[in-house]
Amino acid sequence: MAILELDKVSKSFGAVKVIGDLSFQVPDHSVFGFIGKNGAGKTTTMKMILGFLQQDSGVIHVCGEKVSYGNTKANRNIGYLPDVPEFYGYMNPKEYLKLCGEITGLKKEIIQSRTKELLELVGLDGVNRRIHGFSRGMKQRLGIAQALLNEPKLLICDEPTSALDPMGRKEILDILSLAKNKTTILFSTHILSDVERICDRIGVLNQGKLVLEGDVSDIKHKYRKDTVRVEVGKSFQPEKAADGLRKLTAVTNVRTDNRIIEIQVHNAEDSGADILAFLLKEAVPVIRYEIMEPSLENVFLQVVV
Ligand SMILES: Nc1ncnc2c1ncn2[C@@H]1O[C@H](COP(=O)(O)OP(=O)(O)OP(=O)(O)O)[C@@H](O)[C@H]1O
Repeated sequence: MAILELDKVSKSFGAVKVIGDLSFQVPDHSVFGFIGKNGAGKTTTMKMILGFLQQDSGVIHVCGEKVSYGNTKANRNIGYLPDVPEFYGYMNPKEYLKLCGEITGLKKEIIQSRTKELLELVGLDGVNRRIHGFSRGMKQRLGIAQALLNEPKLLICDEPTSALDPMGRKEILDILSLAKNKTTILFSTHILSDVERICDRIGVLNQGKLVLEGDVSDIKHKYRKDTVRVEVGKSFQPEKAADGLRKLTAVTNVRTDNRIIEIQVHNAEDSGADILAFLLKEAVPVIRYEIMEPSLENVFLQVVV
């Protein structure tokens, strides 16, 4: 079942069309990476899903319920982490989650048990300091705990890792991976390595249009350009082997750089024997031979111009 469905959603600000006929679905218990450059329209889309902004046309459903602007009914199924979460800085994490729980009408015992569980999940249990002294990473982690307090079916995170250092990013990604067991996650970002680490599916937004959508491994497979990378010994000039390699029928392109020969082929596995036979015949001193993994970075560059 799809937890989130957008059907031909469009939005303009004045004369500028920011989102055009956007349709996609996010299946239950998946982590959906919503990818796009700055200004692609990710935040605008998320605000429409939350009913904070009105689309000009199209329909949005969350857990089968139609989202309507200004009516936050569908929001009871959503936890939202904005790009810069705001807190009452004079409170500590426990006090803050208690306040959030009370505002949303949770029972005292539920607030206590969920606060304990969520502060453990985000690594803030036992932290009794006031929030105003927290690092960005700690604030993002508390933001995730707050967003999960009502056990939402859909967790929406707007660029949760963008402003963090590598350690802070890893912590957030680890928490989201764990949260995946309990909820469905829509996660916007322009950091493709983060997407590769935790997302099952992606949607690539470019100038308000979805230019690519699907399962991460299917997409990588479909867009893969088979490349064999050969590292040669110091004594050898890679260019010496390049011309001969270019003549092999399986090879479509050869690039050399310092001690590296990059060989593009139709199928890296099928061409392996021919390439290795050639390298052996020419007595090329091979230090390393590897088939390059296709990366989302390459896919992104192919679909976004
Ligand atoms: N309230 C608004 N009025 C006019 N233009 C807006 C408004 N909100 C967003 N825009 C424009 O819509 C486009 C998409 O913005 P949006 O914030 O959705 O992009 P984004 O993909 O989230 O980018 P970023 O990663 O920079 O946040 C941008 O050109 C932005 O300037």
